[in-house]
Amino acid sequence: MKVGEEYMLVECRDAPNAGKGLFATHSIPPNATLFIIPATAMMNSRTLSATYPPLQGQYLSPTQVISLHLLLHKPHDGGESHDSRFGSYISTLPRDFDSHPLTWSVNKHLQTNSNPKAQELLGHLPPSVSSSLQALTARFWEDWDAVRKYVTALPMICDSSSRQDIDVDRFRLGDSALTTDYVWAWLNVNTRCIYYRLDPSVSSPLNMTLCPILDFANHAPTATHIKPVLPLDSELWAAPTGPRKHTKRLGGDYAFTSNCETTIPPDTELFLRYGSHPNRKLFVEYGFTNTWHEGDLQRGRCDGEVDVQDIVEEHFKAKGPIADTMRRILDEEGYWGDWTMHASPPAHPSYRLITALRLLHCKDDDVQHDRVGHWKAVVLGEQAIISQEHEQAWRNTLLKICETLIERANSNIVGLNERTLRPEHGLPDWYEWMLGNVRRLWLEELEVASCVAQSVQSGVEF
Ligand SMILES: C[S@@+](CC[C@H](N)C(=O)[O-])C[C@H]1O[C@@H](n2cnc3c(N)ncnc32)[C@H](O)[C@@H]1O
Repeated sequence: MKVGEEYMLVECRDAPNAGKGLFATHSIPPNATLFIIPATAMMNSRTLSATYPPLQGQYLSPTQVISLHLLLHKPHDGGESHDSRFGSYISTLPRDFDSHPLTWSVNKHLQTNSNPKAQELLGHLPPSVSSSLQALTARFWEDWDAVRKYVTALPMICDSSSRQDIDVDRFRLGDSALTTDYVWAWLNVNTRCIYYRLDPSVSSPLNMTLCPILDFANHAPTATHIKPVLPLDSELWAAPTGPRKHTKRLGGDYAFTSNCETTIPPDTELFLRYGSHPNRKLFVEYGFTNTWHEGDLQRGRCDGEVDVQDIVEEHFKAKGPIADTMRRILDEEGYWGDWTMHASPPAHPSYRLITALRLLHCKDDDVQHDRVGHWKAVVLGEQAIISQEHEQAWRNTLLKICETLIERANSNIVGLNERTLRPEHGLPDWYEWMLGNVRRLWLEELEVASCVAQSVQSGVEF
């Protein structure tokens, strides 16, 4: 297999405002194979399974086992990792995640290592971003608890560590320094793992891996230059007759080809589209947001999305005791939460949000006595609307939601701008950049809400 540098069409270089990135070293013709990563060079639940045996029949999850391995072989300060197997790969990973919101959130909990500027930014996140960050933080603590219990029960795992400062007591106690190291390990997994077929079931949570070289690719919202070549189902299963049996290609070498129809010139940065994620998810999971310019969202040049859960919940609460019944109905029908608004023309609320607002404006007495058949008929598409008055009522509430968002975004943008105008000494080097990301999250709220308000006022039918 040709995996040497001379066969590679890409290399890692500094990328402006994004750490490292993957760049073309030569002209790359359409569909060319960019590089192939051998199965044994990837870190995943299969390549680590021999080192981390199951505990009471239960393996650690892929995130837990990969992050535990990184933790046990974390390089010391500016040095190299001493892991005999994956050390040279681990040494290429980012050395810190100080700018990542999960680091700020865990540090707040630990009440240590807290950078005051990080804590300040944490207090200025839009509510939907804060709640996504809380959910991510909860996932982090769950994994850390599971890893600590695992190592405490199997102390010989510590013997495999290439670090001098690892012992089982540190896992038992979960000291702050080890927890901080685990944040580093966990964030490497969360920001760098990709889909990789290890299990016959396409949607199995086992299907993920850390993959050298590919993991230098930064995200672009529109184009993806890189196409992972997953073995086709027909190649995975050799079962013309008899029971299905998978071949050894499951979990095989991983090839990446150019996804471009034209030749890529040398020195071009190659991007990988991580998914069609809204900015709040990119910010919370990966620590950055897509850049866009004023008016881009309104013109549909890029997606603008706002989650309005907290404001809509306030509207339900304001209904008094009937709110609980409304929530139960929405839960039963699968429409509670995940309420969003979008700037793509014509700017609009999501169908889920419309459905919730329609119930909010049903008569309390009808809700109380389970007489919401007309609302259900609209949900099922059997009837277009409940009545013209009812439509007007929820549209008015939608307008109020937009006004709340606009007011809140404006005051936060003013607050953040004041911070920029008061330059301070000794700021962390990532501060300005993350301040820009947080400002962009608020600007998105402002622009989406303004566009949706315009749609409501001009009578757009959703
Ligand atoms: C898979 S890694 C990509 C390589 C990474 N830039 C590095 O230096 O190793 C994902 C991380 O890269 C950064 N990143 C990716 N795409 C970005 C973008 N479009 N803008 C800014 N940062 C980006 C984020 O920090 C993200 O968590």
